[in-house]
Amino acid sequence: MMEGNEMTKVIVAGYNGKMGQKAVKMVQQHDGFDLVAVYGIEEETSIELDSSTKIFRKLDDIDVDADVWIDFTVPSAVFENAKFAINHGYSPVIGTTGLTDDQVAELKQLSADKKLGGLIAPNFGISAVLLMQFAQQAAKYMPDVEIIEMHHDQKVDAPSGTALSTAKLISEVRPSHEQGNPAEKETLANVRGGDYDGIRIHAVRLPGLIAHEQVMFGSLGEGLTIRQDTFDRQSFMSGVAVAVEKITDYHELLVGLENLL
Ligand SMILES: NC(=O)C1=CN([C@@H]2O[C@H](COP(=O)(O)OP(=O)(O)OC[C@H]3O[C@@H](n4cnc5c(N)ncnc54)[C@H](OP(=O)(O)O)[C@@H]3O)[C@@H](O)[C@H]2O)C=CC1
Ligand SMILES: O=C(O)C1=N[C@H](C(=O)O)C[C@H](O)C1
Repeated sequence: MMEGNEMTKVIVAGYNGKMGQKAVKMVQQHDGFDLVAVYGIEEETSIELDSSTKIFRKLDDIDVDADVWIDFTVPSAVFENAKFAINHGYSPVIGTTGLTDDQVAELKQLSADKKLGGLIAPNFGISAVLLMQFAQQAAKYMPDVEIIEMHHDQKVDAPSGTALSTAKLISEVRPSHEQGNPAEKETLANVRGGDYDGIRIHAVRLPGLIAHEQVMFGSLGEGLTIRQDTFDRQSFMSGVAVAVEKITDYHELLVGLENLL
């Protein structure tokens, strides 16, 4: 745990990316944070960094004294990054999607062994956190549900981490049952979307979008649609800041921003 007035020393992994750039600015502008290092692969960068911020291009070269590791990289890198962070005593604040359930379980165990706080948040936006909670509540009473997630066309993973988390939360509470017509046949491959425990997930990718999710419930004679829209990536940064402020007070790896709100 950190002492009262100390600055929180932060590393941003994926600092050149769309989210990484926002995270760098947020850390630089926050009175209580000190950006001690950034990590990214690309040599070319237009990001303005103080001379005191070290730049790393290889994971194993990172050797700075830091408290928190913010990760907005890629699904293929995040597991190794998270293990590296925990093994070096950096509390991970992970926004990168794509960790499997097994990987999350391994990271939880590692954090518990090291008694180190950390957070994996599929979405740092309050509208998405609320959407997931409302959707879980609604599914108790309206168990027939489909999820449509819509993102910018540069996104590498589908479904989105938020959509997958929404489906997991819903499947925790809804009575297990067949949804739709058991005799249904797809005449165009995958047209009914992905299937998570009977919940269909549809992923839309289009230029102009940022991040949006719609959860549609249907029952006899009525329907309910819950929707959230991310119009600006800046909206994720208050959640990231709260996580960086609070996570060093914890001694385990948490999943979901709601645990810190
Ligand atoms: N939890 C949340 O609230 C949110 C989560 N996300 C998630 O965050 C992640 C990043 O999204 P976004 O910023 O849009 O993606 P970008 O593609 O814009 O950025 C990803 C960055 O990752 C870096 N990178 C690539 N490979 C590696 C590696 N092996 N090690 C370290 N860094 C690497 C790249 O660095 P370089 O340019 O130097 O090669 C790139 O700048 C995604 O998984 C996305 O789903 C996004 C928004 C919100
Ligand atoms: O890639 C993105 O942009 C986003 N990724 C996260 C996800 O996969 O859920 C969070 C948000 O949807 C934006």
